[in-house]
Amino acid sequence: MKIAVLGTGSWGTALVKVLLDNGHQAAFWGRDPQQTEVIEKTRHNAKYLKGVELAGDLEVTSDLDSAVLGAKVIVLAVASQAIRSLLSQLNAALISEDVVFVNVSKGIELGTHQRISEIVHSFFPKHKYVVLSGPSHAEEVSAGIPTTLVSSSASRGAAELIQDVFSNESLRVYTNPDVIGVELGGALKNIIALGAGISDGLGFGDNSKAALMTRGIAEIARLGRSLGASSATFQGLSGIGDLIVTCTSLHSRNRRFGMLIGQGVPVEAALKEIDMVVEGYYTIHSAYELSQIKGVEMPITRELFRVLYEGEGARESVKRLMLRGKKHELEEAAEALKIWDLAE
Ligand SMILES: NC(=O)c1ccc[n+]([C@@H]2O[C@H](COP(=O)([O-])OP(=O)(O)OC[C@H]3O[C@@H](n4cnc5c(N)ncnc54)[C@H](O)[C@@H]3O)[C@@H](O)[C@H]2O)c1
Ligand SMILES: O=P(O)(O)OC[C@H](O)CO
Repeated sequence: MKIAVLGTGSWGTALVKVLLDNGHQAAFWGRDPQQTEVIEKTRHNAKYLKGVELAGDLEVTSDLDSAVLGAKVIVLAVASQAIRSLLSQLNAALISEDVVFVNVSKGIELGTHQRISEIVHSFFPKHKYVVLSGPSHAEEVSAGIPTTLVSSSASRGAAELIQDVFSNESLRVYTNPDVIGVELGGALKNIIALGAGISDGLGFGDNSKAALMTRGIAEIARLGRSLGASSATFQGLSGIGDLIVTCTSLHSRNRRFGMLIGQGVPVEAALKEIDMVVEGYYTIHSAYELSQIKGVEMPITRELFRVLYEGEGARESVKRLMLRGKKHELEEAAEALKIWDLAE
């Protein structure tokens, strides 16, 4: 089967390798013709994923028409803020109605607050859509390190097709019908990973990071539920699973960016130093606005918004988080308090 992967960053490269290893024909599109020419010649993408060979039936191109022509699956692997402009450049006449769109980027659009499924649907309302997400760093997937993903779609057939296309002995793919939950889990965990990086950069320890991860998934699920996601999805691979890997891995750009911020590096300089997409920086903006619109409490997100967009000091933000009004741990506090009342 011909599969087009649009986006020659590190994740696109790792996924092309999986597809080639699984025996598919792959078309790999990037916007920079100089870069695609080098990848075509060398079969390596040295800037984004060093040392990974792309062997197999591969076309590397900067021509979008040629990439999607005859493809049965189109994988969107560019930074999430670029998805709309990429979709606007696709020639719809070349994409038949049975083509499945697969999104692997993790973000929420600035301004519109749309998830990627909503953006894809606005361009291609009749096509099936799958989000493929979960705890997966490109460096490890391309090295064949055992990894798990979630293929989520409103269509069971499409979710299972993508499960089949990507599965192999080192990549196990589960299915899940909760597209909203899978998309939000992948996007919102980057906020908490960025916070975990700041915590490390400030010299805090494991206790602080465990607190951020646990209270982080609580506020992610709170916003998710208000947007129609299922709570259970946030306990799965695309929720807590991806949160754990991103908050703890040295591969994570979000965490590394956060560490620089915690060490006092200004935002622009830190973005430049990472030199790859730091999705969490943009998602904090979208999620903070969404939380205001929905009236959902997201204390960690709010403090990160203050640090990154309003120039507040990270230590002052931590102090504010620690000294907030005292709370009961569980969302179902009223129920828990009833248990105490009955006992007394
Ligand atoms: N790297 C990983 O391990 C990993 C794993 C899972 C998901 N993701 C997600 O995949 C997405 C891509 O991440 P990445 O790691 O490949 O990022 P990257 O920084 O390595 O590459 C981003 C790619 O997007 C392209 N791009 C940016 N703006 C564009 C535009 N306007 N038009 C066309 N192309 C554009 C860049 O040229 C580059 O090829 C992100 O949403 C990320 O969260 C990454
Ligand atoms: O490197 P990051 O922080 O963008 O994270 C990459 C993936 O989302 C991890 O699953």
